[in-house]
Amino acid sequence: MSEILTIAQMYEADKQTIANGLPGEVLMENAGHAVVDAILARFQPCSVSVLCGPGNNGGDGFVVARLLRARGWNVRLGLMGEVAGLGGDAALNARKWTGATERLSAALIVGAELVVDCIFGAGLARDIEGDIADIVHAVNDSSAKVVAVDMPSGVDGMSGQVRGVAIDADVTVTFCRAKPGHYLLPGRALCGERVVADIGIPDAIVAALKPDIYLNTPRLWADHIVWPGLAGHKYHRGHVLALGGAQTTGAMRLAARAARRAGAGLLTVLADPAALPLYAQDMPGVMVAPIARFEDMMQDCRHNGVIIGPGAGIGDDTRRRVVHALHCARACVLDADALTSFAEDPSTLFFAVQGPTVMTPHEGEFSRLFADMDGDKVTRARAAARRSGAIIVLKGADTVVAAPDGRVAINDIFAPWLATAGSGDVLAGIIIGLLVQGMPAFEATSMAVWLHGQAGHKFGPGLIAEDIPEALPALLSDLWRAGVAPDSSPH
Ligand SMILES: NC(=O)C1=CN([C@@H]2O[C@H](COP(=O)(O)OP(=O)(O)OC[C@H]3O[C@@H](n4cnc5c(N)ncnc54)[C@H](OP(=O)(O)O)[C@@H]3O)[C@@H](O)[C@H]2O)[C@@H](O)CC1
Ligand SMILES: Nc1ncnc2c1ncn2[C@@H]1O[C@H](COP(=O)(O)OP(=O)(O)O)[C@@H](O)[C@H]1O
Ligand SMILES: [K+]
Repeated sequence: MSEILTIAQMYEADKQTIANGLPGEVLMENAGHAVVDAILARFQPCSVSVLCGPGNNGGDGFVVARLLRARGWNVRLGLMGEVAGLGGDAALNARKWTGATERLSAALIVGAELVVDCIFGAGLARDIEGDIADIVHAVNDSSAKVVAVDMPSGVDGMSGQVRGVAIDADVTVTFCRAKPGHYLLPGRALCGERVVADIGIPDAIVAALKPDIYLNTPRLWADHIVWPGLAGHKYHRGHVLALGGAQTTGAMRLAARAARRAGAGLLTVLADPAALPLYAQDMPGVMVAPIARFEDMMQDCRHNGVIIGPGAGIGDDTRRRVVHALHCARACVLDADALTSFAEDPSTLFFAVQGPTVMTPHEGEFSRLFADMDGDKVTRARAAARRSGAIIVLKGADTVVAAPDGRVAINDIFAPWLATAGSGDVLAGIIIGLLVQGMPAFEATSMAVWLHGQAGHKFGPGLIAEDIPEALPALLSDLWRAGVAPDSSPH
């Protein structure tokens, strides 16, 4: 599992490992070796400036400087403050450093081909200001390559936010497990390439801390995928009711296609009778019915999932239908207008949640429903999931999925091509398509976000929303062939 540790969990893992008998000095030595390994794998010997802060991040810098110098590299080291001010393992490694310890200043950057940033890591406690801010600017303005140790200095390890100013690194080497700030923007962009190095902290210690933030990869949900069985029929794969708009039909057409590509067995679009031909002509495989039949159709429990929002229109009709769908405790995906319709009265929406429910707000929709929440994306999505009882997908380039039980998955796929109209409608469709097949909500939603991201990443430039559902068969086939399906033999 790709766990992500909070900064507090990281310190705890560190403490317990030391209590278990592995000295902090060894952990720091291992950290320095890991950084040097990453440097040796990427750079030829060159002029290096190691920038050290007053804590253990700086201590790592003394190890890196010593190891590179022992290999014959030309190393300068600058320290913020005095050697006498260092404590613990940092002080110990400062004593082992036989080169000159210069004052940390922008002069160290002049002539450096590689900068190793060990100013602040996990212990960044406030905004960077004054002389240190000037040095950060000098590094960013220089042509030197930059390897950051643990976090680029200035990036908050929990939120990925910049505290004042931050180093813009080419490579960031962190230890044991990544932290949220390595995946949340802008931290993710400032890290450059990310390397997670083992420094000897046992997996059992990490597991005992019960991390509940994960990188969104197939390892998180592949075991929960529901594949069709040998003798399955379409009703085993679920029946989606898609509440389409009367005027804006494109949004639900995109969502419907995505739900079917994701594997939903049947899908009926319910809409104003005047709009039904548009839905029917677009997709021969969908059924259509007048929206007036919605409540009646919900009596049939084979209709096990509802998607509402894309193109729905904001107002009473949408609100009433959302509340009815939620009261029936079927799988529900609420997107776009289904969320905005509750901007004045979000608690009515939250009170109605019963069954597996997924809400897919972008930042604007999120702030309408959860106006009082601030903080980083993980904190806000998690609090929103707790309050609403729904899975929350807080969309963006670093989409976060949060469950009411506290689990969080962060997406880390480069897919800026997804920033195109209709892309969110497709995502909502993929989610309902997976939910009606019986996949648990957090896993289904995380998988949908991953599929959506992969589709964007693989298609690349030129992508329009219509392309995303068409990319699903290849992605699903890869997952299926990866051996998750025990019944996959052709016989
Ligand atoms: N965990 C592990 O397993 C291992 C961790 N290791 C390494 O330890 C690092 C964590 O070390 P750390 O706790 O000493 O914190 P660190 O980032 O050096 O900074 C603290 C110092 O900075 C100061 N300071 C903070 N913000 C400031 C600002 N804006 N402006 C000015 N000053 C500021 C702060 O001052 P104070 O707040 O006390 O006044 C304090 O002096 C971690 O990132 C990793 O590299 C490895 O050795 C291997 C094992
Ligand atoms: N820069 C980006 N990188 C990756 N994904 C992105 C980026 N920008 C937007 N997306 C994704 O595209 C989708 C856009 O959804 P949304 O804002 O609802 O648009 P629409 O309403 O037009 O469908 C979301 O899933 C979002 O995560
Ligand atoms: K750093």
